[in-house]
Formats: sequence, C-alpha cells, structure tokens
Amino acid sequence: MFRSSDHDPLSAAIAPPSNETPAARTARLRAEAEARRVSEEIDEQLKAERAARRRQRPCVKVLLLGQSESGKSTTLKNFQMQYARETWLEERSSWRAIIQLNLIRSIVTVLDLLGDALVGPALDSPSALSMPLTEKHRLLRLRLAPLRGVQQDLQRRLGAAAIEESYNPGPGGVLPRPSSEFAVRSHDGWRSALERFRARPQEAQESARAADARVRKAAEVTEVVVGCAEDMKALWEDHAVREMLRRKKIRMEEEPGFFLNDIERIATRDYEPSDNDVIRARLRTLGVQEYSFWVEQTGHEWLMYDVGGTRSSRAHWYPYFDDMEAIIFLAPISSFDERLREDRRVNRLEDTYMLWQTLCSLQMLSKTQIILFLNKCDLLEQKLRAGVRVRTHVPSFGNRSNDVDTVKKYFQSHFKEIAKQHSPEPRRFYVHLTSVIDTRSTAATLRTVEDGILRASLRRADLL
Ligand SMILES: Nc1nc2c(ncn2[C@@H]2O[C@H](COP(=O)(O)OP(=O)(O)OP(=O)(O)O)[C@@H](O)[C@H]2O)c(=O)[nH]1
Ligand SMILES: [Mg+2]
Repeated sequence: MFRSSDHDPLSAAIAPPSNETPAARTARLRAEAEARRVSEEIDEQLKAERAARRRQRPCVKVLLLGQSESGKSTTLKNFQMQYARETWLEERSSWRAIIQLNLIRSIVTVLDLLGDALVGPALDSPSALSMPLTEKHRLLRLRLAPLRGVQQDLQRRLGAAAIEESYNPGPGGVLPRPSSEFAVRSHDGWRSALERFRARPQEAQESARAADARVRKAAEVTEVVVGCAEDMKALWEDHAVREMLRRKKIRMEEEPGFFLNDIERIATRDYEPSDNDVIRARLRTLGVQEYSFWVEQTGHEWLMYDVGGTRSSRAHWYPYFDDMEAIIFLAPISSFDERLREDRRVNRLEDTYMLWQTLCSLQMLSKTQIILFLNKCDLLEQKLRAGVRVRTHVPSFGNRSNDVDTVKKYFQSHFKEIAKQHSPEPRRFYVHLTSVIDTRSTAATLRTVEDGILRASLRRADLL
C-alpha cells in the first residue's frame, strides 16, 4: 500500500500551519491518531468486502477526487440518478431536511451580515447604503431569529457532515479546528445522515415511538420554516439588503446549497424535493463513501468511491490509489478568485493545480486513467459576465481576453501542461468541460466517460 513521504506535495498540502502552538499540536496529533485508527479499521473492512465481491463478479472501480466543493458528490449523484434510479427515488424525499438546512443557512448568513450593517456606519458616512436599513430590517431579523435554533437542531441530527468546515486564524496564530474535521465516517456517509430523516421506520427494530418522534420533529422544523416563509422572502427580495450584499461583494447565488430563489416552493408543508433540488443540495462528505451501480447495458458492476475533499480528509485518499480503474478529478475552474473555506490563506485554484500535479506525478498512478472534469463552467460564465477579471487573480493570464472561451482554453492548457510535465510516463489527457448540476449534459458526459473507462479496463484485462 502506498505511504506518503515527507517530500510529496500532498503531504505538504495537509501540513499543519507553521505557527501552530504546542497545545494545538498535541490536540491535533491525538485527534489524527484516533482518526487514523478508525479509518484503518474501515479500510480493512472495505478491503475484505471488495475482495469478496470481486470473487463473485467483475467490477469497475472509479475514484472521485478533488478539493472540497469541487462537485465530487454531485457527480456521484448524477451516476446514481442514471444507474440506481430506484435507490435515488427512495432517498429523494429524505433530502428535504438537508435542503431546508441549506436554505436556513443562507438566511442566517444574510441575517449575520445584516446585524453587522445595522450597527455599521452612520447614515451620513460615505460607506452608508443609499437605501438605509430601517426598523423594518431590525424586525425581520428578530422575527427570523427562531431559524437559528432550527439550524442547530438540524445540524445536530444530521451530524458533522452538515457543518461546513472552516477556521479563521485566531489571535496568537492558533487555528482552531472543529472536532468534526476528524469525524472519519463509515462508508455509507450521506446515507446514514439521510436515514435519520426517512418518513418510514428505518429498521425493523426501530420502535414505533422512536419513528413517531422522528416524524414529529421533522414536522416541527417544517412548521417553523413555513411560518418564516414570508419574512425570508421579504429579506431576500429587499433592495437595501441586496445593496448591502453587493457592497460586501457577496454573491449568495454562487454559494453551495443556494435555494433563496425557491423559498415559495420549499417553505411549504407538502414540499417534495425534485431531482434538480437534490443535485443542488449541499452535504459535505466525510471519510470515504462507497457506492455500487449495476450497469445493465454492459453487465458490469461499478464501484464508485466518493471522498471528503478538505485538506484534513486528503490523507484518507491514499489507500484507494492502488486499486482503481480510473480516477475522475474535479477541478472547479470558477474558483480562481476564491479561497479555501478551511484555510482562507489559500487560493482554491492554486490548491487544485497542486493536487492535480501531485496525482499526475505519482508513480503508482502512472498507468491509471485520470479524467479531468473542468467543473462549474456555469459559475465561471456567470462570474465573467458579472465583470470579474481573471487577470486580477491569476497574473499569468496576462492580457488575454476575459471571455469564457479564452478563459476555459487557458485553464485547460494549464492542466494539460502540468500533466505533461509531471507524469512519470506519457499519459493521455482526458478532459471534459462540465457543469455537473446540469443533469442532461452530465448524462452525456458520463456515458462517454463510462465507455472510455470500460474500454481501458477490458484492454487491461486482455493484457493480463
Ligand atoms: N453551479 C454549480 N454548482 C455546482 C456544480 N458542481 C457542484 N455544484 C454545487 O457545489 C456544491 C458542492 O458540491 P459537492 O458535490 O458537494 O462537492 P464535493 O466535492 O463533494 O465536496 P466535499 O464533499 O466537501 O469534498 C453543491 O451544492 C453542488 O450542488 C456546478 O458545476 N455548477
Ligand atoms: Mg462530497
């Protein structure tokens, strides 16, 4: 099995901050040791399961990699929609709570910003809003306050995956890491989170009373959300609030799990998530999750591995490298002007380049097909239309034209060049420009990808 070394860039990418205090280091090492123990136990269990399955029938294994929020789980959802329709439909309504949480989280973000602005510059200051915040905004804030309690409650019940990882360098350079960061989970990640929100009893042994309590709790959450619907809408549609967001350069529409334009539809008692809602919902992945699909047309079983992409999760990728038919690497190219949520000092595109270089240069992956998805093209287009200039954030872009085609081509050639320079053996460059929230075009991409992977797999089997 592959082990990381001190020199490899992936280790560098997950290295602790240089100004870490002794106390923070002790706590981190202890938490990491525990995470490693749990993770190794899960690896062993998965290995045994995989070996047993392989003995029974052939399967094609694909690993999804990329930084956090790059679209790995969303790609997996597309596969699930296409090849495991029954499970997809069974799980779909359980996403309701996650979508409610996504919506509430956006509202709470706006409320926090509003809170700051209400105690902000005086009306006559140059940075004051042209449309002043008034008593109406204070009241909206007050009336929407119960959503904070609901957010906490949902997050508690959904578990660590529902909490976005983040830390800001605190005083003295201590970077507090939330304990959730080390919550390495079993391989059924989001499934276990969703299970807690199923309407029907989950297991035979679940008592009717426990099932009732779960259903009652879900109804209580819905009642609060429905009760706040009008105020949420008023807040999101308010001109002064929009101006405040614009001034702070916050584009809520680009945030993961954005549902503020769907309040009327979602904040109702009989809301049922659509396919598209589930695709757009955000629940982060912890540890490694394994999914299996049976592809009728070719008679193969596919095993897909979805991993957590935050820096602290990346150490858990290694054990999966030596056993894959292909890797799909997600690079969100709209992120050229963003910073990592878990470390605001790092530019997201730089982080993606670094990960890509690492994967390309690993000797053990030299024969593995790596397929690059330059993802979030829709957001890239949106950003460029809004006037964001690539050159400001990527100086090497130089004086090229800031139009979508030029930008896409530029990024694509940069990834290609990295692959060429750093692969230990020549490798073919497989690339797709994607917006994986667009299920129709993604279905076509996935068919091409699937075909390519299968061919390579058969070729390999022939050679063996
Ligand atoms: N607009 C847009 N949103 C996307 C696209 N791909 C993913 N998203 C959204 O981005 C958010 C994050 O996507 P995920 O698939 O959860 O990201 P991930 O790579 O699995 O992240 P981790 O689990 O944290 O490693 C979700 O809300 C998705 O709906 C895309 O191409 N366009
Ligand atoms: Mg994920």
